[in-house]
Amino acid sequence: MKIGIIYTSVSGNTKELALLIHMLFKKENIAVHLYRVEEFSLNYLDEYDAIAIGTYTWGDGEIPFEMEPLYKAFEKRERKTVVTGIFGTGDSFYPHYCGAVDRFRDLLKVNTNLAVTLKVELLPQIQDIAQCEKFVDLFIKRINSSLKDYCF
Ligand SMILES: Cc1cc2nc3c(=O)[nH]c(=O)nc-3n(C[C@H](O)[C@H](O)[C@H](O)COP(=O)(O)O)c2cc1C
Repeated sequence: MKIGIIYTSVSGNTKELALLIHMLFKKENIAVHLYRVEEFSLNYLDEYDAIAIGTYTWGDGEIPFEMEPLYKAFEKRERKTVVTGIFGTGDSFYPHYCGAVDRFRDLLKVNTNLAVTLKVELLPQIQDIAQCEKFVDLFIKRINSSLKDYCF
């Protein structure tokens, strides 16, 4: 079982969220590879059984340009067996709060086995930890149930 977190971050908010989620997986004794999107080769995407994606939102509710190749890769392939989760940070000052998370969610819901979505306002705070734990818990539960589905 290969699990990855792929994230992007400019000012550090989404990086903190990705690190927190990564740490919570470790706490559950689940090995997860953590990558900034620039470090991740899309050639290896199909090797992963489960992927969590982390993104901030840019422009008017848009996906950051560096996440577009990843978005397009999921647009091209339908992989209903891969478990996914999408998380991100945004600023509710903007009309389309965490719009990039919504856009990934809509795509992953159709083309993958989307388990969970999480939006956090700017830098994660102590009160966000419970939601992050829930993200990890639901993600792991979905992996476990998908393993049962594919074990004949
Ligand atoms: C030019 C610009 C446009 C933004 N547009 C949005 C937006 O449409 N929706 C939103 O929720 N946040 C928006 N944000 C806020 C960022 O997504 C937010 O600050 C995020 O936490 C940054 O993540 P990072 O620290 O990981 O780079 C925008 C920020 C900037 C600078």
